[in-house]
Parts: sequence; structure tokens; C-alpha cells
Amino acid sequence: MTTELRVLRQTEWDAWYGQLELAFGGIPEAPEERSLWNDLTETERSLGVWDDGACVGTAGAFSFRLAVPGGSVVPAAGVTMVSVASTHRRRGILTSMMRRQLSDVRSGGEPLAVLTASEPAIYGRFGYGIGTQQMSLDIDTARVRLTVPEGTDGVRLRISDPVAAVERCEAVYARRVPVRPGMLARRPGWARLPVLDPESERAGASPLQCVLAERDGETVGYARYAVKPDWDAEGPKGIVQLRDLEALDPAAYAALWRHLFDLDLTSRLTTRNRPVDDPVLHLVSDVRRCSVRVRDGLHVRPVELGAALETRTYARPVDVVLDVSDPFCPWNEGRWRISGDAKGASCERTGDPAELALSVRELGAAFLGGVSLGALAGAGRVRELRQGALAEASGAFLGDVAPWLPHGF
Ligand SMILES: CC(=O)SCCNC(=O)CCNC(=O)[C@H](O)C(C)(C)COP(=O)(O)OP(=O)(O)OC[C@H]1O[C@@H](n2cnc3c(N)ncnc32)[C@H](O)[C@@H]1OP(=O)(O)O
Repeated sequence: MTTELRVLRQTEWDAWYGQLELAFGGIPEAPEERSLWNDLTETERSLGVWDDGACVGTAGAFSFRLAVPGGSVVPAAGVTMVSVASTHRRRGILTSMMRRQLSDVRSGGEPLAVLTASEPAIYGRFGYGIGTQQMSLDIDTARVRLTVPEGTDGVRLRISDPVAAVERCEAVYARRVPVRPGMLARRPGWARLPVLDPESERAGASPLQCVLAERDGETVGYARYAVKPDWDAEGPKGIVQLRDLEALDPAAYAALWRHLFDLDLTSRLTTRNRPVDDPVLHLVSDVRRCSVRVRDGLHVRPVELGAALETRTYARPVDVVLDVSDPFCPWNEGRWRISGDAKGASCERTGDPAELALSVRELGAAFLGGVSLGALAGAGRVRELRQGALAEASGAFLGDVAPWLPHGF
């Protein structure tokens, strides 16, 4: 088999994207969704694999800016639209695209690559670690009560058209980004994503709705959701399907949740993607009736290891020599001294004796501050070579906010 791997040409997008749709089951996307991804595709960063004129492999990358511990927002390649034709699987095409892509990301100067995986088992071999988790909830709002903080009654709620309210929501979102590692600063064109609402994907639910939280005329929060009506012999049992919710203070936050809990003719609230430390878990009367489930979120790969570890700050002072293995990107292999604190860090090559041994994948997992190196050591994935080095590094890497990505890409 001779296949050609090369950068996508603009005129090839339809065939390229068609291959991706086929790999995901073959149901064509709604026209507005397809058009959004067409506009957002960075053609010069997209790879295609071709066999006798047919597209058999796809992989794209977005030029993101990622929030990291300490509040900086740094360049990161957002790996996306990965597929291989069913006729060409398990022959190494994905591996060849990943190799080329990571090499391109390195040449372009981005220290990190990130992705959300269709299946979590695929990307570890390429050096990606699971850096964030996301929580889904299915809340019995007929039984669960909320205890809201002082000031909640002073928040004014206003129903708004989601598209008309986008700018106000985006202003709130932008203020949340540096506070929560894992969030992405919105790039031009991306504000269309949270209000994308194809009728064909509503499955009996309402069009997207939006409620704004306001104080003194300023927007201090928003929630976007749909309502799926449901009735049985006992009466109405509608479901509130929460898509996203952000707020700038606890009272606005609680007011939005209370609004969603109290919607007439509903008795359930579902949401697929909340941070695992979502304060709502501390507002509810009965966490068991919230059906909490957790899954992997953003997978993180340090591409240029030293530069990546220098972009963030560290919760406690750390000065540890890491012995890093990275067979897929061998330029990262070897010993690095990470030395930093809450103000900043340096990470440079060293000839000093190694104090912790681990692979780049563990550093990707720990990078955003949500996964403990101590826990990874418990699984045998980090080895302590100098007594005390594990506790020192583990405490330094951990953050006080669970990293989280609110949306897929
Ligand atoms: C960021 C994103 O876009 S996520 C979307 C990923 N795409 C999809 O899930 C669409 C459907 N699946 C596919 O298109 C393909 O099966 C892909 C892209 C997942 C894999 O492509 P392939 O060309 O078959 O992978 P390749 O041959 O390079 O396999 C490399 C290794 O990964 C393993 N692997 C591939 N897919 C999977 C999987 N789904 N689960 C576990 N391991 C996998 C292979 O077994 C192989 O392992 P080995 O080196 O030990 O033999």
C-alpha cells in the first residue's frame, strides 16, 4: 500500500471531512454544524492521507490558547478531527499522522498539544496524559433542595435569546478563563460553538434557551439549556438539559442553579460536562440523588517539555530532577531540573542525579494541577529515586482548582 500524507488543500475539505464523518458512523452533520467546522478548520495545520485519490486519513489542529496554573494563557495545539478509513485501520496511519503533527507543533513553537478523545485508550501511546476530568449530573430536582448563599435574591434574572446574548455571555466567559486551568481563551469565530443548536440534534427538546444573571445592569452570569417536556400518568416530568453555566460570584451562580431547579413542569436536571469541584455539589441537599459520574476530559501532551513546564507556576517551592522517558518525541528524553514556586519556574537540562523517574505522559496528566504525581506513583507510573522528592513535586504540581474544559472540539 502506498499512501501519501500531506497538508490539506482548501479544495479538498469536503472529501476530507466526509472521511471523518464516515469514520464516526456516517451520519452527516447538520449544515450549520458542518459550516462552523469548515470555517474553523485551519487548513494549513490539517493533514490528510490519500490512497489512489481517496482520503483515508484526517487529523487537524487548532491554534488554541490554554489557561494554565498561575493564570497565564499559553499557546497549545488543539488536536482534532482524527480518523482513519475502516479499510486502512491498524496499519500505522494514525501513528504516522501523530508523528508528523507533533513534529509540526514543535517547529511552530507551541509547547503543548491537547485533545479530547473519542476513546481514552488511543492517545497514551503518543504521550498524552489525562489532565482534566468532567462530571455529569442527573439530578432529581423534585427531591433535591438547594441552600443558596446570602445575596442570591438580589440577583436579577433575565431570559434572553442565546444568539443575541452571546457577547454578554462571552464577556463573563473571558473572565473565567484565567481562573480555571484547562479553559481555552475564545479564538475568533469560536463563540458560535456554544450556541450551535441544530434542530436535528434536539431529540424532542426545545431550542436552546438562555438566562442571564444581572446586578446593577451588569451581566454577572449565564446559563444555557434546553427543556425536554415529558408527561406520564402522574403528571409532568420534564427534563432540564443544562449545556453551560458560568458566573462571576457565588450569589449569581446560586441564582442560576435555583432558576434551573425551579423551572415549572420539570423534575430532572441533566448536564454532561461540569468541573469535578463544581460548587453545586455543596448547594444540594442530597448528593446521592445527583447521579454523579466522572470521565476523562482534556488529554495533555508536553511537546517541548522544558518550555511547557515553565509556562505555569507551582503551588509550593519545588527543586527536583526529573528523569523523563518519551520514546515518541525523543527530544524530551533525559534529565530535567524543575525549579519553581508560586511566582514562576525554570526547567532546564541537567547532568545531576535523577530524583523522580516518569514518562512524559505522567507530566501531561499532572500539568494542569488536577492529577497528583503521588497517585500516579501509587499506580507505579512514577518512581521516587530520592526520598522526599515525590511529596515535594506532587504538592507543587497540584492546584487548588480542578482543571476543566467546558466544551469539546
Ligand atoms: C482527537 C480526536 O479527534 S479523537 C477521534 C479519533 N477517531 C475515531 O475514534 C474515529 C474512529 N476510529 C478511527 O478512525 C481509527 O480506528 C483510529 C484513528 C482511532 C486509529 O487509526 P489506525 O490507523 O488504525 O491506528 P494505528 O494503526 O496507527 O494504531 C496505532 C496503535 O494504536 C492502537 N489503537 C488504534 N485505535 C485504538 C483504539 N480505538 N483503542 C485502543 N487502541 C487503539 C492500535 O492497536 C495500535 O497499537 P499497536 O501499536 O500496539 O499495534
